Amino acid sequence: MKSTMQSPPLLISDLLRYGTTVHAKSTVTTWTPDGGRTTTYGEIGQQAAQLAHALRKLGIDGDQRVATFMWNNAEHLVTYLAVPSMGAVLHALNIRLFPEQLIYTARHGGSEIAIVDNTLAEPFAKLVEHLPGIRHVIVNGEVSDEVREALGAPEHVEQVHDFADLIAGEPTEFEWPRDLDENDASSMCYTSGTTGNPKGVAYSHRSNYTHATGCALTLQLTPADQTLVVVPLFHANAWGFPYVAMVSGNSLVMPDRFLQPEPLAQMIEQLGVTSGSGVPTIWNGLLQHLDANGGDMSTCRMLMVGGSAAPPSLMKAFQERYDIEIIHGWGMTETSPVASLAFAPPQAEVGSEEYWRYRASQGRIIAGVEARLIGPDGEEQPRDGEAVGEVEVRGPWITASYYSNGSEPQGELDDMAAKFDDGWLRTGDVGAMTDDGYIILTDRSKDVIKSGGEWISSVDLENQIMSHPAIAEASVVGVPDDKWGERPLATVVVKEGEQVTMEELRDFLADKIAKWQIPERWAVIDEVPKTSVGKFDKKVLRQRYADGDLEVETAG
Ligand SMILES: Nc1ncnc2c1ncn2[C@@H]1O[C@H](COP(=O)(O)OP(=O)(O)OP(=O)(O)O)[C@@H](O)[C@H]1O
Repeated sequence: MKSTMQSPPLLISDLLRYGTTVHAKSTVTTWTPDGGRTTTYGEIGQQAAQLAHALRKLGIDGDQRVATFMWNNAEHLVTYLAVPSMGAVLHALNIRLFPEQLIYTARHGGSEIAIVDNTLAEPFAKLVEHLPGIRHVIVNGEVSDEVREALGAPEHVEQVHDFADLIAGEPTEFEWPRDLDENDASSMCYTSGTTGNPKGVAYSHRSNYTHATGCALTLQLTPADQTLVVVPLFHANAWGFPYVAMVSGNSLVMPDRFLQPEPLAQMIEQLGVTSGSGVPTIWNGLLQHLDANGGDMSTCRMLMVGGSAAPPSLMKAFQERYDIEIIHGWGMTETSPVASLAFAPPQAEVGSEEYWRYRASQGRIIAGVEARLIGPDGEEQPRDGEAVGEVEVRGPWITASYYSNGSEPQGELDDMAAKFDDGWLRTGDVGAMTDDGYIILTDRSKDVIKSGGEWISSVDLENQIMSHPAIAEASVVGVPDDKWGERPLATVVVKEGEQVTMEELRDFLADKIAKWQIPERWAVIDEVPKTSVGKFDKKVLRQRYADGDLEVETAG
């Protein structure tokens, strides 16, 4: 029988309309050391309308791209809502990419207008000369005449505008178009380039909408929440937080450029933050700051972590010392990005060991996403928590192809096409699944250490080493070995004031992992190199080892 339900398109403008009316009193606070500024969702809705009118006047009346070069702040949220709602496509540029990657992604994205924070105007002035498509630059905040001149210097830039002046006086309501196709692009985002060149993903209205409702349902945030959004709006679709907030009505705390542990602790204390989102290195930094300096974290109940594997020692430390649940999430730019979240059954019900197995896992697949495990022989693996394979996913917010304008370097198009398997996305992440939908990742397929025909999980080794009290960070990479093909090299950062020897660390691992997996090569380093978004940059470590640029101690 054919359905007779209505089927209006699922559009970002619906989320905007809902959030800014039903949750009109919820707030966005953009933090600054001198107090910051607070805007209500109602005002955000009015500003989004004003921005849409202003962009129309600058010629945005179809699916043109509008780029942002901004921190997490209220104006960035306004842009996140306004640009897709008017039918255009938002491209939040990842300000942390290396310059050549930034130019590549910005040109590839093809934006005509760029909205830029004043604190980022100088670096953008250097970038804009390489972006011949940009016709207008809109600056959020004041800049010196010199910087304004530099922004407008390239011939292709017709005008440099001031964000506040541009929208002032525009009507505070906008007729958001309803005749858009829900499958049209609403925003685009590039991967972090951890394993190669950043790849472009185009999100549709439908993918963002369904992702937001799926995540909102699982996260269960409410208007009573103050959510600290550390994850940048320019990376991995901001984990969907701008759109989840429109559904859930949770107030947002935006840290702008103040991402160091001390200001983050202050935001939590001063603004009564209840929940937050960030990569493991952010929360690790906060933990070390709190342990050294103390702090009142009593309002905070949950911090979401993802982007790379969060060590269980980090989760336990927050829970035991600050009564904060660290919720592990997994996903990729290609999955909008959240695909699973590690909420666990109550500890009293399942016992401590089982509870921590759930919590340390990458979480349970969110309703709407399907996942399967494919073994090395191409066969689907059982979901018994043991059998290992590559995770493949599909669903309404999983991308079906990369954004391509045909300009990818030779060979990359084939590489990108290989990520799709008859409607499923090959994630490149290797692990097991339980019968009740939890994913337990052991590694990225490119980081698994293949030693004498057996696989060693670099993440497992890192987590075990990082549970040693003297270790601040550890990263493990596979390095060539004459006998075994590949062996693990453990690079460790020792906590300030602590001392530990390689033998002590090897002894520490002895009852935690199989003997043959214990690394014999160790190097103490000052800091684990990180990618633009704070992930351990294993490419750099492998290169430093190959160049003989690490002081390696070898056991036995
Ligand atoms: N909770 C997690 N545990 C382990 N790994 C994670 C987790 N969350 C994300 N990841 C890793 O991050 C990847 C997605 O990251 P992202 O989309 O930022 O790009 P990238 O994969 O780092 O870059 P590129 O695709 O350009 O190499 C996942 O495929 C996975 O390997």
